[in-house]
Amino acid sequence: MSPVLSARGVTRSYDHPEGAVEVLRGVDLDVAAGEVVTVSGRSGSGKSALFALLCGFDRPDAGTVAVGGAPLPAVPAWGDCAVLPQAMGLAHELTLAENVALPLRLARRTGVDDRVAELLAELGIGELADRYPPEVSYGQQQRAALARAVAIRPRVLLADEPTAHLDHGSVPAVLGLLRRAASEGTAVLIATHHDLVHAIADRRLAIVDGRLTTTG
Ligand SMILES: Nc1ncnc2c1ncn2[C@@H]1O[C@H](COP(=O)(O)OP(=O)(O)OP(=O)(O)O)[C@@H](O)[C@H]1O
Repeated sequence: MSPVLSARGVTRSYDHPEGAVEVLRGVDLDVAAGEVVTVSGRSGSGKSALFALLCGFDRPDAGTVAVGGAPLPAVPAWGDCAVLPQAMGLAHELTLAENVALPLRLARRTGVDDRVAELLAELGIGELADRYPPEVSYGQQQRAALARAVAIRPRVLLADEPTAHLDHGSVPAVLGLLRRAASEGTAVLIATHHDLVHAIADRRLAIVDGRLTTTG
């Protein structure tokens, strides 16, 4: 099967006062529709930097990234590449329900209210639908940001540490949602340090010395 998300030779350096640091040194990656791939790596190894390149937010110094064979614009359509960033990025002037609905409304989808209610309930935050992000916990914000990312059934989902703020009781619903997104055709890439997340992966990768290697 041809990959939905692919990267070849992706290289990225950052300038610091002490000199340029090459964080990614030729990353190659393919993720197919329906596949869950996890990426581990020590703190600072470049997981978030890689995700910013894969969704088009950042540009590599060298190499290529493509979704469905084409490069992404700097602001990709949610339906092409949806992101759960580490910082969550919810709009604070919108309620949780409005945040989750936003990609669907931008894409003029139908059945928005039902889809939003279903996702929030599945993640155990249905009763918080009308609250604003600062009025809920980080773990609740993280689940809302995940619901926003999967709502549109994107071609690619990039989830950066999706369980970072969660208590143990909330993890199974999040893992179930990620796995279901894949079963509905999304190519799912997850950065994580969490063994329970690696356990749902079809393939496990790690960033070592700026490159991706297979770990299991
Ligand atoms: N915009 C930037 N400007 C300068 N340096 C950056 C920038 N983005 C990332 N870096 C550097 O690149 C390296 C990788 O950072 P990144 O956030 O990708 O790590 P990570 O693997 O996601 O870490 P963690 O597990 O702690 O989240 C770090 O040394 C960081 O300082």
